[in-house]
Amino acid sequence: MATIKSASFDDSKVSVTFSDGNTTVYHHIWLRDNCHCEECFYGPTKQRLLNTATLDLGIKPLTLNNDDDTMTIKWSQDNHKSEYTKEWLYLHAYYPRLVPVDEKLAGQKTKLKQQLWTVDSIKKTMPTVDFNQVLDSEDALTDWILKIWLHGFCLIDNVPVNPEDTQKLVERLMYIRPTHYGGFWDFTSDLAKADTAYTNFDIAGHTDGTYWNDTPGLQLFHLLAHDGEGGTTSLVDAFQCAKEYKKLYPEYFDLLTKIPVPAHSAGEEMVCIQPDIAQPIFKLDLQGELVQVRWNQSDRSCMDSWTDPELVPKFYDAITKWFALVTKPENELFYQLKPGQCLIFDNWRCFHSRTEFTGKRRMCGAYINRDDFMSALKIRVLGREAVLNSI
Ligand SMILES: C[N+](C)(C)CCCC[C@H](N)C(=O)O
Ligand SMILES: O=C(O)CCC(=O)C(=O)O
Repeated sequence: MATIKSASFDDSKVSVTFSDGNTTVYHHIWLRDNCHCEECFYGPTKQRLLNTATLDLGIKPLTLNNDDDTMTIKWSQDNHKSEYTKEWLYLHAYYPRLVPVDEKLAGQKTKLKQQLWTVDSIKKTMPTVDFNQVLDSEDALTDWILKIWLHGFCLIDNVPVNPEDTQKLVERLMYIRPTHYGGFWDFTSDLAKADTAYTNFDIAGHTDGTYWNDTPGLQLFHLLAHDGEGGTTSLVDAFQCAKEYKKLYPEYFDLLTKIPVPAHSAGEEMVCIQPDIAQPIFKLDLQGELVQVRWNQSDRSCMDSWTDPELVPKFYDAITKWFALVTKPENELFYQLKPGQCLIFDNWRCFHSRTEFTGKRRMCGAYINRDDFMSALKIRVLGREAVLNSI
């Protein structure tokens, strides 16, 4: 770890040079805002106590000292004293950054790099864990969480064939997200809820909840019983497909990151869920990285709001090409669920489907929030210390 070689200040900024030769600057007001003394920051809850609005915008150091490890500033306002460690200064440097954004978690974020798959690459080694191990061991739980993240899905073997143990399995991972379908669902083709999931129809590959502002992060299924034919599941790594799509049709990829696609859930008499802001099919972060694919043709609403109506035929061409790609045999993995084996998947990344079926079929399962899952993933895989350092 580089140490602090020197530190100085002018009217608006502090400049720090580290022993590795890097120099970076920090605005006075920014440094003061990030003071972690007991008066400004409550350690037990990791929350700011300081009311930033009370700071003098022209605040500057009265004195500034440093040794190899720490920089100490006495401020012009209230003679307040702040200390900054070399680790903290280096990690949070922004002008310029010294640590790339995605390595901010103490360089560990590479451990979380998703492993995209095609049918060929995944079918040999389907990510799988064991129910009893996951319930009994913290390491097995961490392994399960990481597998879900890396591959976008995971199978769980040896699950007792009943809803109670299935619910226990979900809750071992995280509390369940209640929705208008209920909390833990136990469903069949009786239209108990007015959605095609509660029929025996074929349902093409999709992500659930395109009509929520906050799409459920994970979905777990357990096929408890089926005495007929059909009802096969498929999975698609939509991130892998998006990567290929971007290569094949860069303009269409761009288009589908921009065109908002409205959606609804409106089957129930007293329900009409629609997002406040319609979202595009490919949702990017501010660095342009794909964070979510939202895709459900059945739940798409009428698209009658176009900034440029000339985009209409392009949109249809773009989604037709996308559909062709995600249903290619090398991308769509058909898999027969069976009692005793659960499937959990990342609903921001993987599509699931179900073929038409005959007979009586009983499924149970639940949703988990994305934020809660990401929290568990980071804490368990990267460790609390690295995660806290990054905030
Ligand atoms: C999972 N569960 C059976 C409760 C509901 C399924 C809802 C499927 C829906 N058309 C959507 O995309 O959200
Ligand atoms: O019945 C199934 O296998 C899955 C139904 C479905 O696609 C869903 O619930 O989202």
